[in-house]
Amino acid sequence: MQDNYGRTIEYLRLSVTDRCNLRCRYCMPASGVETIDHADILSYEEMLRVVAVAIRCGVKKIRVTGGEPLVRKGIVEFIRDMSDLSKKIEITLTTNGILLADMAADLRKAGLSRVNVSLDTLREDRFLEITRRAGLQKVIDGLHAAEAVGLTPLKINMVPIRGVNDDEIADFARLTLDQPWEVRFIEFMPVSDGLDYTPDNMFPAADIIKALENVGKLVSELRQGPAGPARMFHFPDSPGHIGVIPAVSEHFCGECNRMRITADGRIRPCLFSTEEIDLRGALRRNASDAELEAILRNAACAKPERHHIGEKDFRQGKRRMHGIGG
Ligand SMILES: Nc1nc2c(ncn2[C@@H]2O[C@H](COP(=O)(O)OP(=O)(O)OP(=O)(O)O)[C@@H](O)[C@H]2O)c(=O)[nH]1
Ligand SMILES: C[S@@+](CC[C@H](N)C(=O)[O-])C[C@H]1O[C@@H](n2cnc3c(N)ncnc32)[C@H](O)[C@@H]1O
Ligand code: SF4
Ligand code: SF4
Repeated sequence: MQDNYGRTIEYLRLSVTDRCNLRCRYCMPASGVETIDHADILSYEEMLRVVAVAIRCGVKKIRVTGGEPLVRKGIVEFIRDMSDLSKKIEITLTTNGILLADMAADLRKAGLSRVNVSLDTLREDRFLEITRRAGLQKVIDGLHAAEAVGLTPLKINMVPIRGVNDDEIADFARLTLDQPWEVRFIEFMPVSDGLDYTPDNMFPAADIIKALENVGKLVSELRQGPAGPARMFHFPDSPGHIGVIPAVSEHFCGECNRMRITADGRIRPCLFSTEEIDLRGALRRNASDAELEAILRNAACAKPERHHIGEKDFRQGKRRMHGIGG
C-alpha cells in the first residue's frame, strides 16, 4: 500500500504484548508500569485476521515485537498460524533473548525466518544495572541457539547511552570479527518511559562511527534489497557486519516502509505518532475484510513525512517504546 509521500508500506510491526520480563532503564520504569487490560489485548485470532488483510494490502514482512514477545503464551503457535497464511511473507521477531535458548528450535520450526536480539552490554554486573534483572548468560545462550537452528542472519541491537555503556561499542563491534552476526548500534530515542532522553546522553551516529574506527578499518557497504534504516559496514575479512541506525540525527523517514499495530489494536502510522487509529473496535464489531483493508490503507495515508525530534513543537506521545515495540 502507498502513503501520501510516495512510500510503499510493506512492513508491519506487530506488538503482541506490552509486558516484559526485563525493565531496561532506557525503556521502562523500575515499577508502576501501566499495563493494558487483558480484555483489551487483541487475541491471536484477531491478529491473524489483521495479518491476512495486511498481506492483501501488500505487506511482505511482519515483525513480532512487544514488550517481550516471547512472554506471551502461545506465541510459537501464533507464528505457525501466520506462516500458514502465506509462504511469501517473511516473519521476524525482536526479542531481549532471555527465553530464546529454550524456544529457538520451536520458533524456527513454526516458520520464523530470523530474530533480532537486543543486548546493551556484555558485562554481567552492567546487565543487571541496565535491565534491572540478571540474565546475560541466557541471552548469550539464546544467540547461539538461534544461530544453530538457522534463525539467521542474526542481528544484535545495542543502544549506546553516554555514560552508561558507550565504552562497550568496540567490544560489540569486535563480535563481528569472529561471528557472522550483524551488530547494530541504535541512537537512543525520546520514547522512553524510563531514563529521560537528553541531547547529552544520546550517543549520536557520528560518535558511534568514531568509536568503531578505533577498532579497525571500516568498510562501507552499499545498501541491498528493500530499504532498511541501518548504514552498513564491516571490517576487512570479518564474517560479521556492523549497522548504525541514526534514528534521530539523520533519520531515514524518506525511505520509511513500515506501520505499527499495538497489542491493544491501535495502528500507529509512525513510531512517534501522537495519533493512533482504532482497529480493535472494527475487529470486535466483526467488520468485513474490505472495511479492515480500508482502515489499514487510510492509516498508511496518515503517515507523517518524517519525525520532528529536536524541533520546537516535538511532543512525546503517551505510549512509549515498550507499548509500541520499537
Ligand atoms: N525512528 C525509527 N526507528 C526505528 C524504526 N523501525 C525500527 N526502529 C528502531 O530500530 C531498532 C531496531 O529495530 P528492529 O526491531 O530490530 O527492526 P528492524 O531494524 O526493522 O529490523 P530488520 O528487519 O532486521 O532491518 C529499534 O530500536 C527500533 O526502535 C522506524 O521506523 N523509525
Ligand atoms: C521496545 S523493544 C521490544 C522487543 C524486545 N523486548 C527487545 O527488547 O528486543 C524493541 C527495541 O527498542 C529498543 N529501544 C527501547 N527503548 C528505546 C529508546 N528509548 N531508544 C532507542 N531504542 C529503544 C530496544 O533496544 C529494542 O531493540
Ligand atoms: S527494551 Fe525490550 S526488553 Fe528492555 S524493557 Fe523495553 S521491551 Fe523490555
Ligand atoms: S520516525 Fe516515523 S516516518 Fe521516520 S522512519 Fe520511523 S516510523 Fe518512519
